[in-house]
Amino acid sequence: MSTLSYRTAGESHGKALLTLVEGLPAGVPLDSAFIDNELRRRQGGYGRGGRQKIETDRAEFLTGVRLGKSIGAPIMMLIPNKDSRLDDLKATPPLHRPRPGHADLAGSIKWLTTDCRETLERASARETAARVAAGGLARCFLRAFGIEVFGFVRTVGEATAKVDVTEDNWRDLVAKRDASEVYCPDPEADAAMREFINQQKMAKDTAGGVVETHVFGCPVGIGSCMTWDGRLDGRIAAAVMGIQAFKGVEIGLGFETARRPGSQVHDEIFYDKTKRDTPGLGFARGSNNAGGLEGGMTNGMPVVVRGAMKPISTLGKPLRSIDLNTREPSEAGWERSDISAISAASCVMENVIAFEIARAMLEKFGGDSLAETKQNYDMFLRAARELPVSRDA
Ligand SMILES: Cc1cc2nc3c(=O)[nH]c(=O)nc-3n(C[C@H](O)[C@H](O)[C@H](O)COP(=O)(O)O)c2cc1C
Ligand SMILES: C=C(O[C@@H]1CC(C(=O)O)=C[C@@H](OP(=O)(O)O)[C@H]1O)C(=O)O
Repeated sequence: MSTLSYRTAGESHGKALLTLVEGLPAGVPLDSAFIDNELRRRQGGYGRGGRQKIETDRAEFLTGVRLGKSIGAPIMMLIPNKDSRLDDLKATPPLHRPRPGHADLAGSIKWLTTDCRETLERASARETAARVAAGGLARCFLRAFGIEVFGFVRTVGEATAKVDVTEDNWRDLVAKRDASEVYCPDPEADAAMREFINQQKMAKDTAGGVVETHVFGCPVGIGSCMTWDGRLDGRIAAAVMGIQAFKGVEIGLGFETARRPGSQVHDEIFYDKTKRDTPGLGFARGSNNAGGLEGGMTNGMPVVVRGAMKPISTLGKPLRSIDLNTREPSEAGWERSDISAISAASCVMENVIAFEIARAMLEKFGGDSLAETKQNYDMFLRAARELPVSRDA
């Protein structure tokens, strides 16, 4: 048995993107329509460039699936690129003038070339389509445990969504988010965000923002404090920081915890017998400043994560750079580009976090088939409910 993992391959203008997922148990019903809808959402959002009008992303399952369910074998998914032109030098000419903020300069030097194209093709966030496919697959697995993920855009420019996301209201917020072009469930903030992105477009500038993800329904105790790399908070942070253009990550109250005294940070513990049968086992908290994670383990509260995306680095009014061939000052190169990809980024963040949650679930509960994983999960919850007697029984 292997732990759940994934790899992606593919260049932005190559033939296709590929995602190889290993370690998914047999018997997971694969909801292709759901995965394709996530891919569609990733393509959307306000301020995106011309590429999204060309592509219609869909994941084709090449391996590991029979009659709509996983069979425990490696799963390969393929997302074709319509705008495939990597070997056409006219359509994708060399780029010698690195864009500040993109991978161009560091990558060209690293791979000993003055053509930034080879780096940018793989650095490009086109690759996030392959990650969303992996996350979508993970969510098909998580569904069997009632675990659901919700993400949205919290901040763009000075505009911040004024919404409190709770276990009770998040489904209503999905509808509001999906009705908004920026993927922000607060209509007033949404309008201000669009205005900010428009202003950047007019100024030939770009925008970033803050995105937020909530995970509902995690049982207490996935992740671990026993090893540094078993900590789920660290893994989530790595997954979020691994998204192109992300420069910061916060869990729960995040950086604000550092400013407050302990009494205003730590979430007091209560017990609600009526919730004994939920994955949180009835341990209610007065607040959720920990963002659902204590000791690198889920504590039964929703997992809450925020990510900071920097502005897109390809500017219509290019910044100063150096021509790598001549070493003379020059304007940075320009490529077709998004002005803002914050909405897409919120969808990507949801899905990379979902994958980490699924991985932690499988580490705790194991199982070669979904039925076995479920049995282990149910047994654990039963034992946890019966504490303090069950462990030594
Ligand atoms: C969904 C998404 C879309 C992006 N679109 C663009 C784009 O159109 N143009 C651009 O210059 N950067 C874009 N980026 C950011 C670059 O991919 C990223 O800045 C680059 O790979 C360098 O990596 P780094 O910013 O993590 O250092 C996008 C990022 C994401 C997440
Ligand atoms: C292709 C996607 O995003 C791309 C990410 C990207 C970058 O530099 O990261 C640059 C642009 O590439 P292109 O020149 O092909 O338009 C974006 O469109 C996508 O998200 O599907």
